[in-house]
Amino acid sequence: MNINIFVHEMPKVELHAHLNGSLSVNTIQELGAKLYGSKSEEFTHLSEQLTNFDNVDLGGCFEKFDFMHKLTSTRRGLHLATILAIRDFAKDNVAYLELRTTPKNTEEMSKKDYLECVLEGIVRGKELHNILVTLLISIDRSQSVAEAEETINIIPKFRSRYNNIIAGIDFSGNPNKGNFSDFKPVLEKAREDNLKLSVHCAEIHNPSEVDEMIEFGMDRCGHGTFLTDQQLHKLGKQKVAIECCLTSNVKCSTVAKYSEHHFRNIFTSESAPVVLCTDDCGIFNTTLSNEFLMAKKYFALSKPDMMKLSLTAVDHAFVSENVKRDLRRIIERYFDSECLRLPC
Ligand SMILES: CNc1ncnc2c1ncn2[C@@H]1O[C@H](COP(=O)(O)O)[C@@H](O)[C@H]1O
Ligand SMILES: [Zn+2]
Repeated sequence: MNINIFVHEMPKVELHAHLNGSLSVNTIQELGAKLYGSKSEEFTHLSEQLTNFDNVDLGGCFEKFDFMHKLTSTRRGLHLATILAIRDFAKDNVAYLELRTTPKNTEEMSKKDYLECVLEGIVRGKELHNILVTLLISIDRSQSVAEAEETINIIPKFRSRYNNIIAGIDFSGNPNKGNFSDFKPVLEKAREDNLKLSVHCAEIHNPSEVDEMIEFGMDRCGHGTFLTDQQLHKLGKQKVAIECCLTSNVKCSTVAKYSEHHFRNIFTSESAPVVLCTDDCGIFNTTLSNEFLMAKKYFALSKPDMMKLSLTAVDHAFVSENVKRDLRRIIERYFDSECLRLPC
């Protein structure tokens, strides 16, 4: 079987996907057509700008979310975007998706309305596309601590009704803005509420902040690009999985090229658990299948390696042991002995 088809059909687990970064250009245009009527020239031009990464650095990447945030500033736009993003992951044979998004006050919605709209979109997206989906609620480090507190304080209202969907907290946002230490009290409160925590950590070079994040503790590490060997060793001992986003890092220029990505060192040295993720598959014009194909191309992944990566993602998913057991079964059935014998 052609490796592209094999990887596309492979049941996958996505642990790091931001909602407003995860709509492909085609899906954005589909959403735009639904929201604004037939595809206007101006809208089509704007959506094509999203994936234009000529000389874009990390800061430039964050400007691209502004366009998406306008699209999802209404209940209808946000609800549709949530369902369409879930559909796109299901079309890529993602069996389990941990979606993350930053509740926002917009003209039409409070943070509470935003969160409820996304949760309802996830319920509908799961039904329509036969995929398991949970939600990490994002704290944006470029906003105020008061904003973060407001977000954490609305979560309890939804825990019972959406208990099997709300899985944890994501600490993200432009790493050149805000200070992790300011957010520790609010993240501590979330931890006391038994919410798991994925931290965008070492996305840029900031060793003292990374030490503080490791000291504070996290359940998973997003990116881990500038982890020192010592910091990586510490996370490995704590069994914290590193969420590697190959294309995201290369397109944001935090990693010069695929072949130099830190994924290779972590995967081959087994210094810490590692998983492949997309981050913002719409903005970076990729899919989780493509991330596996890039890893195969640049790091000579075998089929057993791909199976190992998928099972590691299951191990570090923020779900119950029962769900993990079912996901492992789906993956192991796909990688049956016959297929493992065939070369990639
Ligand atoms: C590229 N690397 C990254 N590093 C850090 N934070 C990122 C990110 N990519 C996305 N986000 C975070 O996710 C938000 C968009 O999705 P939501 O509006 O929450 O659905 C961005 O505003 C940013 O806060
Ligand atoms: Zn991210």
